[in-house]
Amino acid sequence: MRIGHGYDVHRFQAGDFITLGGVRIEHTQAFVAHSDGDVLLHAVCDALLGALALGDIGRHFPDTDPRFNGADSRGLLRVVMNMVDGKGWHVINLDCTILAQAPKVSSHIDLMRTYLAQDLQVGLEQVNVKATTTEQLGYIGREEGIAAHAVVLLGRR
Ligand SMILES: Nc1ccn([C@@H]2O[C@H](COP(=O)(O)O)[C@@H](O)[C@H]2O)c(=O)n1
Ligand SMILES: C[C@@]1(CO)OP(=O)(O)OP(=O)(O)OC[C@H]1O
Repeated sequence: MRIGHGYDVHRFQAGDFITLGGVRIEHTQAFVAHSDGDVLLHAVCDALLGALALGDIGRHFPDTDPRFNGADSRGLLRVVMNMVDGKGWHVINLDCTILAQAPKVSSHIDLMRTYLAQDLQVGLEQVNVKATTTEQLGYIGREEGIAAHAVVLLGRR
């Protein structure tokens, strides 16, 4: 078995929606990013890459490459999953935490899990997504950005 951890942060700018776990969420701000800024999916990509000692998302999808300008992070995740599959591994389970003072995401979590389960080729019961505020502390508490952690366990096919 292999375990991997991923962590990502994206800063806010003026805007009217964010994409989180592949779900469009109306909000009073938007992410600063080269791609769609999906901080949760970036953390998941890094966890998968980390489990197989394949570096990180920036190594595979450089933020200087115009091909990834505005990229759908579900597409990036599927590319990473092809690497996982190609090396003979499968996902046993994924657990994630979104750190966000706002917006509230609980009503979107089921759809995030559905998308993650599809992209990781696993059942819903193998994917958990949870959220916490930081009780108004720090940059997240000041609503300057959002962070996400992901931990994944892989098994041999
Ligand atoms: N952006 C967020 C943050 C939290 N939640 C949900 O609220 C619950 C309470 O959060 P605390 O930070 O006060 O522990 C948390 O368990 C989440 O279910 C959310 O939906 N969106
Ligand atoms: C996803 C990539 C690729 O366009 O860009 P960003 O959306 O800026 O995201 P980040 O997590 O800062 O780094 C990984 C990047 O290479």
